[in-house]
Amino acid sequence: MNPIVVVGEGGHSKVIQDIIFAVGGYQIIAILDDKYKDVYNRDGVLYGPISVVLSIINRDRNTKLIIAIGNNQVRAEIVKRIGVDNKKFATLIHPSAIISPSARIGEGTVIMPNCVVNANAEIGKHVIINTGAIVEHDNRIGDYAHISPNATLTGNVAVGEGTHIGASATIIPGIKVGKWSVIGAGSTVIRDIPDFKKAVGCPTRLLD
Ligand SMILES: CC(=O)SCCNC(=O)CCNC(=O)[C@H](O)C(C)(C)COP(=O)(O)OP(=O)(O)OC[C@H]1O[C@@H](n2cnc3c(N)ncnc32)[C@H](O)[C@@H]1OP(=O)(O)O
Repeated sequence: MNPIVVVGEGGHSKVIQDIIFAVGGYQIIAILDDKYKDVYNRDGVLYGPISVVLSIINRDRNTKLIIAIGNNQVRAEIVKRIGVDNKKFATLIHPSAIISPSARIGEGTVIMPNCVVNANAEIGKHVIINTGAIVEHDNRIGDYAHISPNATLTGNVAVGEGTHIGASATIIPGIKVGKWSVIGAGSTVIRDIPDFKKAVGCPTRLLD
């Protein structure tokens, strides 16, 4: 069993822990969250603040790490704060997901149950592909993005770093969504979306 440390203990973390169990081959040795002030051991698992992460992962060079925090900005900040090599991060793919052999998926990324990632898709680091999302052929998904449950990214879509695609949103082929933008739940994107924007509706309109 490979040791793994889970950072974050909110709702998203519960789902990640289920995925770790479903994937198999990992043993959760620590769950770290800044709601804890001190480190304590419960049933063989360490609980404590994120500041102790290096002391735990440095005990065994096989130890992997996953940032189980749904907020893209916070996830990115914590990855930078911890500052370890990306190779230390696990890539977690639920066994029910269907992943093309030609897809490329970065470290720290989680692919949840019933997702499909098709041919030549490239998914960055610390990305969340949430339950039942479809990432079609030739997509490019930037680091720290979140593709919410049931979203459909058709062929040749590009999603920038840190962008959040809301639940059940649809993006038509060839569209580019910029970085650190948000697409509302249930929206349909038919035109490119700039960086740092919110867009909602069918078809989308920009907020602000
Ligand atoms: C497992 C999980 O839970 S994964 C998490 C998945 N989460 C999601 O999918 C959430 C996605 N978030 C949303 O859809 C949010 O509504 C956001 C981020 C797009 C907008 O949030 P806010 O900035 O708070 O916008 P606010 O609620 O003030 O609405 C602003 C306007 O946009 C409209 N609007 C907001 N969201 C949507 C939407 N999804 N579709 C259509 N219109 C919308 C509002 O009706 C309002 O319109 P008005 O100005 O004409 O009255």
